Amino acid sequence: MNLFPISFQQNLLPYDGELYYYPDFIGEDQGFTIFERLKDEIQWKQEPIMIFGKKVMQPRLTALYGDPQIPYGYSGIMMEPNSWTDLLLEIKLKIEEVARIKFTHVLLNYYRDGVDSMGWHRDNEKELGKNPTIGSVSFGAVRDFQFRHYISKSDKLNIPLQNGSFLLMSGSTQHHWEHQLPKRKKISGGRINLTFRKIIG
Ligand SMILES: O=C(O)CCC(=O)C(=O)O
Ligand SMILES: [Fe+2]
Repeated sequence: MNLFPISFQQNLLPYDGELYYYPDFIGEDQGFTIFERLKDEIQWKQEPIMIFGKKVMQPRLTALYGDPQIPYGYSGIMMEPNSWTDLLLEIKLKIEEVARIKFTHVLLNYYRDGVDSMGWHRDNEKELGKNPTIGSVSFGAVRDFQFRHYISKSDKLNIPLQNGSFLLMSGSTQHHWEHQLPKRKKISGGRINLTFRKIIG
């Protein structure tokens, strides 16, 4: 496992934010095992979101786990967190060592196949504070994760997120860069992503 702190890692963004990628963070073998466990153990749901005032089903399954006293809302829906499981706590501890902050919640996304996706957005809800640190762990099928600069739109970055990898977004990234997980219709395998967040409350 790569436990080098942020300071030894190269920032992948050219300007206006920070992005660090640890491809071998958990490793392939353990990655697949964890994928299967999460698929079974997590209380997955397909939730609606509001887009331009309309209720639309999300093209993926989601779940929220975290400190139970703190509710968390995004895209017009409020989610009551489930209590931490042993496995989620184990992963949280691992990434807190690298991120050097304590997370309060994890938002989980299950992309059942390449048709499931997430559109362009920034993780800039008020509850996350001014410059949120977001720790993202990936299991299962490799999917492209893309960034584009919010103003220029032409500055772009594509990272195929490996099974068992860890991606850390921090600094002013959420002000200046949007990210998405586009459809990849030829991919039949599933992917589970965990984004750990700290709610300021
Ligand atoms: O699936 C991913 O890697 C990204 C998830 C994401 O951007 C989010 O949950 O806000
Ligand atoms: Fe996001």
